Amino acid sequence: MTAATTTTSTQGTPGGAHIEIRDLTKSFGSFTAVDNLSFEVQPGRITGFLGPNGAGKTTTLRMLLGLVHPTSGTARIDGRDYRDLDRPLSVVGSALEATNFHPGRSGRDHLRVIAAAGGLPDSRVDELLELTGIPAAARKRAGEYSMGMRQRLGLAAALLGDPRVLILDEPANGLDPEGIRWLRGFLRHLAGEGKTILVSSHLLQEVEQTVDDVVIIANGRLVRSGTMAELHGAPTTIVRTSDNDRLVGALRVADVMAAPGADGELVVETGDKRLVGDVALQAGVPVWELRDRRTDLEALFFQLTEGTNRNLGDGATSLPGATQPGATQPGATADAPTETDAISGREGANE
Ligand SMILES: Nc1ncnc2c1ncn2[C@@H]1O[C@H](COP(=O)(O)OP(=O)(O)OP(=O)(O)O)[C@@H](O)[C@H]1O
Repeated sequence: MTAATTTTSTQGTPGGAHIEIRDLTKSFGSFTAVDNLSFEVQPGRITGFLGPNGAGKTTTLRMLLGLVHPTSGTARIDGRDYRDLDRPLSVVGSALEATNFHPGRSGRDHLRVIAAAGGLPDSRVDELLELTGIPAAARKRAGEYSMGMRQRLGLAAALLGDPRVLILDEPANGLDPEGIRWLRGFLRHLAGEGKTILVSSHLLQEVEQTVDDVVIIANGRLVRSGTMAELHGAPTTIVRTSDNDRLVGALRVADVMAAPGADGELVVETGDKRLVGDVALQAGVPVWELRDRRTDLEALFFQLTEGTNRNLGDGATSLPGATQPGATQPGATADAPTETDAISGREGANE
């Protein structure tokens, strides 16, 4: 696959730009949408920004893009607030919504308007239409686009200025399996160029094959961050045998710990299946099953964020030990004063 080439920026370190969220809080009246949130996003990596509906992902991204003023804290790209970036198009590209295209305007014309505003040539538009796989649709009116095509057009718009940072809100929404696979490869290529990529999703499973790092929030607060490998935990092996005690003893001699798991299986604290098989053979214990133990990411995500979907209103419950100062109680959304985006007229921003 070909992809946009990276130009050298005049700001920060060439090629790489960090995102830094520090003690970020956003309150709408007495409702705390984002609550003292801190995390970093590294260049050359794809970071999944995860949380259930209403967790505060979009509000955080909008603060990062200067569309919403933080109540306190900072959200910086390459060490600066968005409004202080000299040439924002070349530093950060974003696709926050896949629906806000003028329905009567073609995809190509939509991109040409953005390109003209940023002083970019029309050739860049055609390049991006090609890269995002929608050149044929370019002359169609955006109102006739499928959700998947709108996602690709949004991505093309975000990449017009060849930014070093890419911020995408739920980019896999509306994509079919082939589209999701394409997106994965495309983002991987861009990360390989050194771009800093932040992708929000409300499903860990949806992005588990795409992202390197994760930041998980619930009720506007950080509940977990780290690499995908850390989230998966230390590798372990499941083994089934006729004589667990004998195998546990033999493994202990080999300095490998094992403990009984569910349904008579043994959980062995190593990912080295060959070692487990060899030890079992030497101990004369038949092996009936030998496999990696995979972390159930869906269960883990649910455990971390259980009952915190604030969009559901009454009935949702807070995380244990994560009560929200400032009256961020379940169901508070219904009473939260709504601020309207002065630019777009849409709810969800206040600047
Ligand atoms: N302008 C606003 N005025 C009042 N409340 C708001 C405003 N914008 C967002 N909220 C509330 O803040 C909470 C966080 O919303 P946000 O859109 O950031 O969540 P999200 O994690 O992106 O959710 P989703 O996955 O559903 O998009 C929600 O309860 C939402 O209703």
